[in-house]
Amino acid sequence: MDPTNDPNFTPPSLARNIEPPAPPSRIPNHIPIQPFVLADLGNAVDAPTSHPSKNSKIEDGKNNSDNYHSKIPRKHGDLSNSSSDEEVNTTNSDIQQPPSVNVTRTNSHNNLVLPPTIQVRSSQIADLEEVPHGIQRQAVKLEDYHFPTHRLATSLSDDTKYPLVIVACGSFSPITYLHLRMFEMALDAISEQTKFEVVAGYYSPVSSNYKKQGLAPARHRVRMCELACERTSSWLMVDAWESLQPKYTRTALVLDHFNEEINIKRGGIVNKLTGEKRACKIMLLAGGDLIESMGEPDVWEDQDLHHILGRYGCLIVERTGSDVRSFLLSHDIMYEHRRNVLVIKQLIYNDISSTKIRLFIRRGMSVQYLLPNSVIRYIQQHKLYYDSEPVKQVMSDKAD
Ligand SMILES: Nc1ncnc2c1ncn2[C@@H]1O[C@H](COP(=O)(O)OP(=O)(O)OP(=O)(O)O)[C@@H](O)[C@H]1O
Ligand SMILES: NC(=O)c1ccc[n+]([C@@H]2O[C@H](COP(=O)(O)O)[C@@H](O)[C@H]2O)c1
Repeated sequence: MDPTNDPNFTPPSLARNIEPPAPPSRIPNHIPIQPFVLADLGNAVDAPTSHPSKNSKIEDGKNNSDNYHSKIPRKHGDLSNSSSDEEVNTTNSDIQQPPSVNVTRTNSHNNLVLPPTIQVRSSQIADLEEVPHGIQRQAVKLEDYHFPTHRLATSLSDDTKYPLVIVACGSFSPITYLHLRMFEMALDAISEQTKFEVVAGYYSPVSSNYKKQGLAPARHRVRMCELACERTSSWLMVDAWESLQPKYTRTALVLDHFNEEINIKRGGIVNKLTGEKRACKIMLLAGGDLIESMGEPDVWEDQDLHHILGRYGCLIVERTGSDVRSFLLSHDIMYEHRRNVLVIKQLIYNDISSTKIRLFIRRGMSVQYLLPNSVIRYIQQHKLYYDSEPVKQVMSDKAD
């Protein structure tokens, strides 16, 4: 018989002849705890630098993080001028228009997809791909360019928090589900570990002047990012400014552009309680490999790294094969700005690579479930990446 089933059984820890554990008062409490710098980020991530305009002054001393609040940047209904059937800046004639159908995005998603009892965030309804709403278009010429704000929250939903915009710079050739997941991982990390509220997320595809193998023309990469954002997310946007520049633009300057558009031109994000505008923190979202490139000679200028990490900040998604935390400890500039860097652990590893996607396409292999269907269709229609070899028919020929 199992002795623990005996009604007179005494657990070993309560047996009289065993010395009881030391009472709490005997635990020395004066030994300083050495915090692990990267694990200690939480609320310590630097607040944004204050905006020059008077009314965007940052208020201090508010209870900033104790109350849990929704991680959803905002409800669909709160989106200002959300993308609709109206297409804007449609000067690129070789890009097909989605059919115009009268669907109210906001409610159609919730009503059609979600029974009211299911607690799923409205921003995370993944299967928007077949909803034939229009796609918010970016200009294809610099002179027609407007900064996209259709999903930028106009105010904070939690006034105790500080606004944050996440910017991902990269090739996105093509954009994949990993690139989309990076933002969701960042959103979770920011909501759970910091005093910030994410008010928008932007992709900034690099221009065609960036000499990297496998780079499709910028207008295609921007368009694929737009399809991915508008068809699979309710809060992500694409900014074509960097891609439209006549020359390659360093990442530090790209972040300056976001700062100018959001904080200087628009004065930040409104605090509903006071009516004041708060300066919005802007952070670069990057994978571990990109961060490690910061340690390679002649890739990044030191002054740019100070600018990016000191003035803005970085959200780093760990990547298989890169030891980000050790790298941060070893890199002087990174270490100096460690309080402005948040490392995001991938709890479900995703290592989808654009390079492999391009290879699969060249070899006629399926890429389905690695990137959004609308992006696969776009690649097929524009015969991208497969160097005259036919792409395996993974999707119907139906145009977007
Ligand atoms: N598997 C991954 N894990 C974490 N971050 C990633 C991963 N793949 C890409 N990223 C990040 O996504 C961003 C955009 O990546 P980018 O398109 O420039 O390169 P890539 O995805 O590695 O594509 P390529 O294969 O063409 O080099 C970068 O910050 C990069 O570090
Ligand atoms: N000095 C710089 O500003 C610098 C250097 C290397 C990469 N980057 C940026 O990083 C992103 C990804 O680059 P890779 O695809 O080469 O990893 C791109 O947006 C690129 O512009 C910037």
